[in-house]
Amino acid sequence: MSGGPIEARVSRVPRVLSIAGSDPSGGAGIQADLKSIAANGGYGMAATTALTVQNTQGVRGVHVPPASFLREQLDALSDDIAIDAVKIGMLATTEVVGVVRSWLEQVRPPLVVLDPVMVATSGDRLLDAEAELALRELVRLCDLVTPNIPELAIIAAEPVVETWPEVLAQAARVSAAYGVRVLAKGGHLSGAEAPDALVDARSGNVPVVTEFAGIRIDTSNTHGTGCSLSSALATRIAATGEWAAAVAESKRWLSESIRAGAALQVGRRHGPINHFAGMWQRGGVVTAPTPAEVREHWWAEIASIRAQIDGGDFVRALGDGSLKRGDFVWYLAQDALYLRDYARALAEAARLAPTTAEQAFWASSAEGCIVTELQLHESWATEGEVFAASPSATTTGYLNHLLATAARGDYAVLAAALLPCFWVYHDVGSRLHPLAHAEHPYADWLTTYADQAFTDATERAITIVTALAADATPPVRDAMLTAFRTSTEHEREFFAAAFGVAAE
Ligand SMILES: Nc1ncnc2c1ncn2[C@@H]1O[C@H](COP(=O)(O)OP(=O)(O)O)[C@@H](O)[C@H]1O
Ligand SMILES: Cc1ncc(COP(=O)(O)O)c(N)n1
Repeated sequence: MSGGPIEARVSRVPRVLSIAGSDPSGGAGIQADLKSIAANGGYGMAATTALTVQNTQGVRGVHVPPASFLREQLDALSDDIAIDAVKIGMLATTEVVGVVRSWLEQVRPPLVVLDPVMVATSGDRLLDAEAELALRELVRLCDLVTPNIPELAIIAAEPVVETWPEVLAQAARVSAAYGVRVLAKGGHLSGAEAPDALVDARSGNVPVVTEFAGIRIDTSNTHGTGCSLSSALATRIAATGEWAAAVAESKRWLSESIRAGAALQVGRRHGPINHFAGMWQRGGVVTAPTPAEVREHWWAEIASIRAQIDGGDFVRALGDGSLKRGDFVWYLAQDALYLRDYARALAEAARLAPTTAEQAFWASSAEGCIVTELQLHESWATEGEVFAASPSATTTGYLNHLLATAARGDYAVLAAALLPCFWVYHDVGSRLHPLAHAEHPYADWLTTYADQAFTDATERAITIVTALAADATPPVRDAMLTAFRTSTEHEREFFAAAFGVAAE
């Protein structure tokens, strides 16, 4: 109201209060306002001036609760919440206008937009005739007033005009007389156009007129357009302080919402607009998990495979030391063969990574595989020629899965496929490690996978992959989980294949 510090406002979610009537059919009034505020990026609140009995065909009744009750609602809000913008709609009676007026004078919200609702689209009165004078005085306290053509004439105390140039001239007179910006609306014109214009003649000089062209949409879904537009404006102006841009964006949003209204199939006469049509089309209604939720979900998804790994002969015998040395050496040989190509898949993840931090992680993991792990295995290679072995069918199967995933070139899916080799291995290692003791034949090996560096690398891999999954589209997230589960199955087979290969 007061031309407060709106221009200086930084972009954040504006807290926008609608002071308006209730339309139980959801197309106009506070119901439309709350939808509009949300659709345009604000946090909506609503203090109800009046309850209407209404559908798309008309208003059957109006109940106005005591004006003191409205005042209590308004005080409860301003006592607690910093309000960035107020949108005012249906006020019903002189008494209600008076309450809103005194509250505005006391609280002085930084932005006040008044939609001077007088008559509904259906033709029903929503403001007592004798309240018009009080409403006109309220206009002076506002930053922006958004009258339709008949409402503009009443505020101007002039006859209703019929052409767009006359509308602009009348809006300029209102702007100068009341010291308020006027959004002149052309919805009630006849013809193919539905223009609007921001008219500012507050300085008393030549009015500044910014026009916003619009094509008239052939539809009967115009119930609540005025409510919706004024709420969108309050929200967008509060967010940016850029008046012309806010009007342009609000009008574009309104047009797409009007266009999508008919498809809602609400009511038989003046149906509502679809406030969320654009959002639903561009953003959908699908939810996304957090990385922590992905982590929990994926780990649970492979629970039965993990149980099969833990309960398998190989891991059990490795843990209790009863594993035949030949089996173990065969396993190490296959693991060495595996790691050479696993390192190539890691290198491909490094190539695809979008950030240098992730690139470095995958690249150093690749190096770690080649250097550290091969060294470990070579230290076990006293059995010599087994390390010249060729990959088993199981090893080849796992590697084909990884290299095919790498070749498809989707970074997120590849990262998911690479993860079980960290996560499952670390998990198994953390249970095997405590079983190591001085006489354990595989003590060296058991300690390797529980060391801190591998723990850190595993956490980092989980962090990267779960963040990618949280950000992914649902189909990519599904593909990631499939790749992750498939790799886990290959881990199980890899262990299983090594049991009982050695000659007695
Ligand atoms: N059929 C339509 N096609 C496109 N825009 C429309 C249509 N009807 C109304 N509008 C737009 O809706 C907003 C409100 O319109 P208007 O009918 O003038 O006010 P009110 O709803 O207060 O009577 C304006 O931006 C106007 O241009
Ligand atoms: C509670 C309430 N407030 C306002 C309107 C005006 O809406 P319209 O945009 O259809 O003129 C309405 N019909 N009902």
